[in-house]
Amino acid sequence: MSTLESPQRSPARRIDGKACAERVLAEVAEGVRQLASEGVTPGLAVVLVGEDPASQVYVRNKVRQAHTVGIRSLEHRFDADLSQAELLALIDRLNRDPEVSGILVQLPLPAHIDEQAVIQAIVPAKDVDGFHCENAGALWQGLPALIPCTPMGCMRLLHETCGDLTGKHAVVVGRSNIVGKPMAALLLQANCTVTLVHSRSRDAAAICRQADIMVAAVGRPGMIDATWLKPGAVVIDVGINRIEETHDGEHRTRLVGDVDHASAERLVAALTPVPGGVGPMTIACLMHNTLIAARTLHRRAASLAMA
Ligand SMILES: Nc1nc(=O)c2c([nH]1)NC[C@@H]1CN(c3ccc(C(=O)N[C@@H](CCC(=O)O)C(=O)O)cc3)C=[N+]21
Repeated sequence: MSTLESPQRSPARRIDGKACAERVLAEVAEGVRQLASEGVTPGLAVVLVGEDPASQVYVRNKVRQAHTVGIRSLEHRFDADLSQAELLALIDRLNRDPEVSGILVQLPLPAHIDEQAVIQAIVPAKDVDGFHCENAGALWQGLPALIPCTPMGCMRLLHETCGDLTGKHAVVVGRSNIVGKPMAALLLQANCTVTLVHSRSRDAAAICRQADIMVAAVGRPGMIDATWLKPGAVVIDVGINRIEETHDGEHRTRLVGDVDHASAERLVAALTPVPGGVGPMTIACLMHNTLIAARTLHRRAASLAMA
């Protein structure tokens, strides 16, 4: 490669999400052991409606990880024709079940079910996704809250990569309630200057080129290439896109992020891979949230018993 084509930069550091997730899971396992000594076992209820094959894989992974850290997990699977009323009745039961510390309803739900109605029906104390508006509001106000797992995982990766984030310009691409918005709140709390870029932004690439920290969460395979990035930036790729490919006459699906890694790699300081980046962190943080929820519910019950 000639020096004319690319600046003299060593290739980007690959941020190892799998290794970081293992560290988070080890901490959670320790926390679960401590709680067990007080007679409490955290329980995670995972609700899956319909047959989406990708969702099946995630749910299986979540259940497996839960068991490895000592969390009891209860799977509730239904056909896609489950009614909203039936789902809300289940949520109501799980809300009141003392064995259940966390409730995760796998999204997306079938079109006939109102996702917001279901999310807001979960008691905030068991909302381990952090999607309930009470948790979302508490996060923006800096109050104790259950924090969405993917943004929490991204923050952990950023802190391990950069240390203190104070004063850095962080650009989040994507404004979903699940990733973009809570990500912006967490970066703000970490003293970054935060910009949210989205599909209606003017000069999106030019704004992104100012980012010391770039978080890509748009769901468009390879959209963010080197022309969107500042040399030396730290890049978190949240995208998990399954693309169909024909390779040597063989048809298969491949997992790619929102960042064009071949192009970005030569320019940036550090980059999360897909797979093996944010994905494993999301699951590890779900276990963290389940532990936190179990501990909070237990403390609350104990102090009520004292009163
Ligand atoms: N209520 C709810 N909460 C969620 O957190 C939630 C959801 N619904 N719906 C679907 C998305 C997606 N999601 C992933 C988690 C881990 C990986 C993951 O571990 N990915 C592996 C690869 C897995 C593979 O090969 O497919 C990786 O990136 O290394 C991926 C995707 C959680 N989601």
